Amino acid sequence: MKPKNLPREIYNPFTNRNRKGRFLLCKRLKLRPDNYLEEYCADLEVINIMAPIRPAEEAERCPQPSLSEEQEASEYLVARCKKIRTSDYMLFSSDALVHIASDSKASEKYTWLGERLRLTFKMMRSDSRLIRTMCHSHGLMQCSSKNPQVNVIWMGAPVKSVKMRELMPWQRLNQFPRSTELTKKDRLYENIERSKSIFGEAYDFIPEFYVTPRENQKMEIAFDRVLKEVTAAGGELCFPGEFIVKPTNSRQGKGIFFANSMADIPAEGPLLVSRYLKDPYLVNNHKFDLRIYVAVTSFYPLVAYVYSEGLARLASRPYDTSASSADSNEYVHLTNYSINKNSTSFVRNESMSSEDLGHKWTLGALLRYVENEGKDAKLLMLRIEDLIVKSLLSIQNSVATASRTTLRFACTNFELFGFDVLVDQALKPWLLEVNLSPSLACDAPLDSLLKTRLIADLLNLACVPLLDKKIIDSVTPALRKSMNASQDSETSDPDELELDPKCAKTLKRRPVGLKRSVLTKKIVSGNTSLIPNTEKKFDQIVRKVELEEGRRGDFIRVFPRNGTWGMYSPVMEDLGSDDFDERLFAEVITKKNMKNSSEQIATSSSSSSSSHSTFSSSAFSSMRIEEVSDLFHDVMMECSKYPSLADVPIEVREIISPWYEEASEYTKKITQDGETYASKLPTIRSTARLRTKSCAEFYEVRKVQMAKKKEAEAAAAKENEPVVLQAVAAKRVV
Ligand SMILES: Nc1ncnc2c1ncn2[C@@H]1O[C@H](COP(=O)(O)OP(=O)(O)OP(=O)(O)O)[C@@H](O)[C@H]1O
Repeated sequence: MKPKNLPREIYNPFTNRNRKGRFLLCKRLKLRPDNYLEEYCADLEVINIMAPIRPAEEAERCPQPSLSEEQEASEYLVARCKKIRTSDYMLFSSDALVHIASDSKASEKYTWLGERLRLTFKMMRSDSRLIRTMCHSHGLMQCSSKNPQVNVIWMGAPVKSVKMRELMPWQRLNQFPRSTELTKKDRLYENIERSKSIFGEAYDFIPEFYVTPRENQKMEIAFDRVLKEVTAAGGELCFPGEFIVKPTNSRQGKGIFFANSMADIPAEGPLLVSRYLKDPYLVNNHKFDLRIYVAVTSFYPLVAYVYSEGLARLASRPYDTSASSADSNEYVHLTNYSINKNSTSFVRNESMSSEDLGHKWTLGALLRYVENEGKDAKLLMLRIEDLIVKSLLSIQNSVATASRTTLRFACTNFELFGFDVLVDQALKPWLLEVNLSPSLACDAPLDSLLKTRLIADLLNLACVPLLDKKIIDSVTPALRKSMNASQDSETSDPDELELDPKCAKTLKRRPVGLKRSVLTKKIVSGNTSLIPNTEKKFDQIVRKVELEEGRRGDFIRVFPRNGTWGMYSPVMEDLGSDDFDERLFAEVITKKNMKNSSEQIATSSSSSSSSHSTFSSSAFSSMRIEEVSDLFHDVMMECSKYPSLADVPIEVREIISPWYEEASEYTKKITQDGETYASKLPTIRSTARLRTKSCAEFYEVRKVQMAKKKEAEAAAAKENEPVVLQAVAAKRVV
């Protein structure tokens, strides 16, 4: 948690005028103790010996800051250079983007480390400019999509599990196996519905739904029921429809329409037909939805973060459910930016001093609006966090099962999800969908500011190891051999695994900082399996979660945190005897609490009650933990009954009060009055656009293809021109 009374970190990624942020920036990118990687990979000796990065004399050669206006950021980097030996993971900062367009010496401060270690990245089925700019700004070289040996892999579409099996422990991939269970509309709804059938109303946060064509019968009954209900109440069917219909695999509002009867549903599917939420909370009489960014660094045990900055997307025309409305339905009832930007009423937010201008606001601006209306915006955010945690829990079993067979190493995967949430009149949040690769387009100043910080923080959470390519190359054969052996036979004898002689030779040269004891042990014995077993993986995850605490930037960890095990364990599926979630809670939360409060040690008598932790004695004595958990889920779902924190029963309030306090992060401003920000991402100067030969060739070919395509389009437009003109002229004559 950020220290109280300190301003939110405000700095401008495009001017490098770091206003109040220097102290916070250093804090935010806190470095770890010397032996971190050793601890982290204590069991994976092959990584252990790769920990040292950089000879001390090189730190002295590292570019020194000039005493210019950029001094503040430079000081931070000098500190970073000095400490670099103590940091084992790449530190990303949105500040780096300031220099990448100019030939400024200053950019070296950010790029030298990536270049020196020859770190690489590749992008597959994605060409996000933001990711490319961020990686190039930190000296990472872009490789062609075929290169298997890269440090960071950014995928824009689902990855095959066979590819995931090849991941090396130092690689980072922005996806978990089977996360499509969350990001395909029908699967998401079905997973949550399944959890609801097991755990009841705690999972009541998606609208009633049907998937065509397999649920056509049920849907017909639902249409009849709704018609009867409406006519019995003396009303009329809602305009534009009681149900909203979406293709299960489309996005950006494509193919959406409304339905009131079976006759409106086409035979071809699959389609997701869900109940239209006709009473949305309105902002200045406009419907809106929220885009919440969620990062997951582990699914089992679950480790989830919500970004404290997000977006509110407003419909461009006022909300109206009367059939007489002359306005186009899509601009009234759909809030997608991709649709509304085409409306003549759409107002772009080009200003940076204002977060609530036009039809795209920041999450903070929206929450401040809600607060001004006398509503409890922070409780709304706790409910949104709750639905996020439950959505992730609903697919935990699937992802954990797939991960067991797919992921050889812990900590290689992370994922960013975009949760779309609609808020109704009672301030109840409803989950509409979860996006696999949320848009990282930066076409307005707010987008650029928010998303550059988001991606820097996300990559910091991912913990990209700082390992020299030479060392990686030298140990890869041994590791591959070990991986293949374990693939051939799950029970392969680890004693048979030997380091590649070439690798051993490299190791004998002893990379700087390598502990002789480690080296000797490895070379002499050579009898440890290089693939960690489940228990070792768990230990690595525990250490990574501790590491993430110092690198999470503006992400708020929503699971695990104080009280979550007690509240959520009754609505979590049993995933076997590992009990990773409970054990992680005990390691990361209970132990910390015990350390912080010796009083708590005295009061927690049994180990089970201690794992439920943070209960105050008053709440714990009056109610059983299961009862408090039931009450908690009631509070999360029943928004009219508990509209503000003051209405929440004391037993639950005691647990959620720290979360509520932390939720003030969501309501803060991200911009600074009087400050101006770049509206677009910088163009990377050619010398900084590091690419491998094959990647450069690919981009050359693409450039030519794009130019040809443009030419063809222009030619086609020219050809059509007279026809259109003729048509217009003919119309006029008529
Ligand atoms: N059940 C619902 N009730 C009310 N409005 C809804 C409902 N479902 C969707 N909408 C509206 O329709 C819009 C598009 O829905 P949704 O986000 O599910 O589709 P999409 O095409 O996947 O959009 P994208 O992927 O671009 O976010 C939402 O932003 C929301 O305004």
